[in-house]
Amino acid sequence: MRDLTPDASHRFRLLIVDDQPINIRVLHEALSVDYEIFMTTNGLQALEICARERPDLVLLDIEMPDIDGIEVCRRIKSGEVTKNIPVLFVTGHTSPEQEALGLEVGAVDFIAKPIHPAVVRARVRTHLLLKWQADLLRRMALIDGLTGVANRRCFDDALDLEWRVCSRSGESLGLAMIDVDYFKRFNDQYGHQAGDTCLKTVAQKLRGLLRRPRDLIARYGGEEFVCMIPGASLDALRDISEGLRSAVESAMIPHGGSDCSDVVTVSIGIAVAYPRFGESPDVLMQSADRSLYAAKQSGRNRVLAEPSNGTNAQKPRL
Ligand SMILES: Nc1nc2c(ncn2[C@@H]2O[C@H](COP(=O)(O)OP(=O)(O)OP(=O)(O)O)[C@@H](O)[C@H]2O)c(=O)[nH]1
Repeated sequence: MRDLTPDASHRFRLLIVDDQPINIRVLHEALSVDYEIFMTTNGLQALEICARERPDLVLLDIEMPDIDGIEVCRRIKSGEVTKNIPVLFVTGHTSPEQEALGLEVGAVDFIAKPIHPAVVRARVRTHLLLKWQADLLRRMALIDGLTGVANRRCFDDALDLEWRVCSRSGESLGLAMIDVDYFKRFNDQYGHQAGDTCLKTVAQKLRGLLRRPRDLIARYGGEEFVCMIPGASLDALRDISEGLRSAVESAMIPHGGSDCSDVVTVSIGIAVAYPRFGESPDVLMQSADRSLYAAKQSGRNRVLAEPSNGTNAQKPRL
């Protein structure tokens, strides 16, 4: 069972927001030994820091001159990249109405001013632990347990997202479907556990070759992986895929049951679409899948694109 507490070296980052510098100083004194602290007296700047630095928790004053704490919290909670940051209000006015409003806009807790350092430290510790565990769960839900690369759910979400992004930007979207050759025979000959180890090595080799933040390798199922490369032309995708194929081959995992090599190899089917002109992510997946089938049929351990893909993908119709 995985340990559900962060290790001691993990340094959490907090943002303190209060229009009175003296209040910031008091909180800073209470917390700076244990945490890295960002500070601001201004609500708009607080939003910028949240988006840029992604702190683990925000300690937020309610009454501030430009935009008040309630509005800052509302915007943190509605921002795609900031919505999971817990907000703790630190305020001198805790009427039940205000508390209800604060919780309604997404705050996790209230601390009354004047603050008591030991109470602040205890509450902050509790909420940081909860945030850390929630982050862990979110990560685990998107990662394949065996190989550590993205899982199919993560890939499906990323494909939908990139399809929309590329549709707006006019970029192409490249997909490579990757399948281990004669993997059933590998399991039969070396055992299921050796098969698992083989899949882990293949995943590591594939992941090691990706260079850009938007590139993604995922385990699509069984012994099948998928690689997504936004912005790739068919030629670029062919080069990248050839690199993936060669990386697996050069891992030199013996495979006595393979008819195409002495070592474990992969077949790769590639396809490129221009989402601005293309039909749907499903059509792109089907095209990559047909390419994979062709790669298997024509001898395995190779990269192939179905002929029609090359024509369409390189010349989008306007
Ligand atoms: N060890 C292990 N084996 C798996 C896992 N997931 C799927 N497999 C096995 O992968 C094998 C896939 O076999 P097939 O789909 O017949 O394909 P193949 O033997 O690779 O043949 P080709 O794809 O035609 O080259 C099956 O025997 C599955 O049991 C896994 O997580 N671990």
